[in-house]
Amino acid sequence: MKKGVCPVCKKDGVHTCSACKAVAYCSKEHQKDHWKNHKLQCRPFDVKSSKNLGRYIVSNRDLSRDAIIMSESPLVFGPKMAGAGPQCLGCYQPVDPGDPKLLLCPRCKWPVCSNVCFGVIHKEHHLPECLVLCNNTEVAEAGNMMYEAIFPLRCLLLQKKNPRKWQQLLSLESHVDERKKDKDINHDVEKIASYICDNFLERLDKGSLPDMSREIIHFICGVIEVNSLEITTGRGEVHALYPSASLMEHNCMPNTKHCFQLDDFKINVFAATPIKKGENLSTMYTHILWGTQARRDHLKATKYFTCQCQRCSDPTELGTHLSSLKCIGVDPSDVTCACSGLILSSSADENADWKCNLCPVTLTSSHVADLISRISMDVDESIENPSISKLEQLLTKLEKLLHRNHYHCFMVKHSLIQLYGREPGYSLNNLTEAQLVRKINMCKELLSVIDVIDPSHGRIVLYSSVVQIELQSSLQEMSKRGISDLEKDRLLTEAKVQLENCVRDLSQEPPFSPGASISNLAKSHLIAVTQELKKFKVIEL
Ligand SMILES: C[S@@+](CC[C@H](N)C(=O)[O-])C[C@H]1O[C@@H](n2cnc3c(N)ncnc32)[C@H](O)[C@@H]1O
Repeated sequence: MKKGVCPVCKKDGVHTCSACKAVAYCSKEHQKDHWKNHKLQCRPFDVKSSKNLGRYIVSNRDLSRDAIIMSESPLVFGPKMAGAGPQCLGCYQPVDPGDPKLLLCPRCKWPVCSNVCFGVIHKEHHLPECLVLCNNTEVAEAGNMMYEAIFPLRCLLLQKKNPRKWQQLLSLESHVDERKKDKDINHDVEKIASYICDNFLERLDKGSLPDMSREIIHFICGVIEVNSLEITTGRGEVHALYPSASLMEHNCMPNTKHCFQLDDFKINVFAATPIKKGENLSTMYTHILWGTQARRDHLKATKYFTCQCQRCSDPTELGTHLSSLKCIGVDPSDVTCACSGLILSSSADENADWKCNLCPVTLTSSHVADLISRISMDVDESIENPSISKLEQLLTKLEKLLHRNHYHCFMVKHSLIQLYGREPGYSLNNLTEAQLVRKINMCKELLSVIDVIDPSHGRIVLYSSVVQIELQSSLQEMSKRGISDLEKDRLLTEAKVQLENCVRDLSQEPPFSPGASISNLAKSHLIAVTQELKKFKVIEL
C-alpha cells in the first residue's frame, strides 16, 4: 500500500496511522472506515510456524519498551478447570453451597452471588450455558454441579454462538495424544465428558451442535490446559483463551508483559524490553520465581516441552543462583574444612546429576527434587502462619543447605521484609538499627535477583512493588535516626527513586486491581518523601 495516498479514495493522505506509520488517509473518517482491512497489516507482529514451536509470534518492527503489541478480546473464558469449586457463574466469586441464604440463577438453579450480577445476565458470560444447564435443573437441585465442566461447555457452545471463534479455537495446540496417554489426565477428562454428555448434550435436539463427541471434549480440555491464561479478578479466578496472545511461546525471560481489563477480560500485551524486528515474542507459562528444575517439570507436565531458554541453559540461572545448593562435602585442599562450593544442575539434561563446582560431590537429580520438595513443605507451612522468629530460624536452617538467593530463601525473605515493621513489637520505629539494616539488606538482595530474572518487573510486579515500598519505608525510617545531613539526603533520595520506579512499574495495572491499590499507596508515599526532601533541602540552604 502506497503511503501518501488514501487507500479508500486515492486522494492525498494527510493522517498517517500512528501505530504502523505505513499508511496515510485523507480524513479521520476514511481511516475509521478502513480499519477493518488495515488492522491485520497494522499489528506489529506476524504469526509463523515451526516444527519445534508450532505456531509462534514474531515482531515485524522494532518496538520500544512498554509499546503496546496487541489488545484483544478472548475467544472464550470461564471458571478454571482443575480444582474449580462452587462459584458464581457470572463473576466467579466463591460461594458456600451450605449457606441457607445462597442465591440461585432463576433459570438453571446454579448458585450466583446476587440477582443483579453483571455476568449472570450477560450474553457473553453465563447466559449461553445457562440455556443448556436449564435443560436439566435436577443436576443443580441434587447438588451435583461439576464446575470443571463449565469452561469446556462454553467452548463447545462456540460452534453455534460464534463459528469464526470456534475455528480459531480449533486451530490451537491441544496435545491431545500425549494427554490421552496420561492415565490420570485421561480419567479426569472422561469424567468431564460423561458429565457434559449425559446431563446436557443428550437432551439437546439432534444437530443443535455440529460436534458433540467425547473426542471433541478431550480436544477442548487439552486446548484449555495448554493455552488458557489465568486472570485474577479480585473476586475470583477466570481462565481465558485468546486468538493471538495464546500463540506466544514460553521463555523464562519473557520479552512481553500483559494485563487484563477486568470488565471484558480483554488482554493488553506490551513490550517488557526493547524488541528488535524479527525477535520472537514470548511470555511465561510457569512461575518465574521457581528454580529451573521446578519450572521445567511443570512445563513438561502441562505444556509438553522442555524449556531451553537462556535461563534454563545456565546452571547458575544467570548468576542469581536461584536453584543452587551449598556443597555438603569437604574442602579438597583441607579435609578439616567444609567445602565452600555450590552444587549446580546440569543445564543440558534435567535428569543428569548435580555437581559441586569445587569438589567431586554429586547428587542425583531425584535426590535434589526430594530435598527441595521437603523444604518446600516446611516453607509453605511457616509462611502460612508466619512470625519473625519462626522465619528467621527457618532461614538460618535453609542457608546451611541452600544458596542465600535460592528461591525458597527468596520466599522466606519476601515474607520477613513485610513482618519487620508490622509484627506486634516490631513496628518500624521500634526496630533496632541492626534489624532495620537487616530489612534494608534483604530488600536489596531481593531486588537484585528480580532485576536479573524480570528486568522490567513486568511479570512479578506485585512482588517487586512490595519490596520497593518496604525498602523505601525502611530508608525513610533510617533517615530519621540522628545521622548526618549528607546521609539523610542520600537515604531520602534513594527512597524517592524506589517509589518512582514502583509507580512506573505499576502504571499499566488496571483500575481497582491489587496493583492499582499498591500504586496509589506508592504515589501517596512519593508525595510525602518529596515534601520531606524539599523541606530538608530548604533547611540545608
Ligand atoms: C500456548 S501454546 C502456544 C501456541 C502453539 N504453539 C500453537 O501452535 O497453538 C503452547 C505450546 O506451544 C509450544 N511451545 C511454546 N513455547 C515453547 C518453547 N519455548 N519450546 C518448545 N515448545 C514451545 C508447546 O507445544 C506448548 O505446549
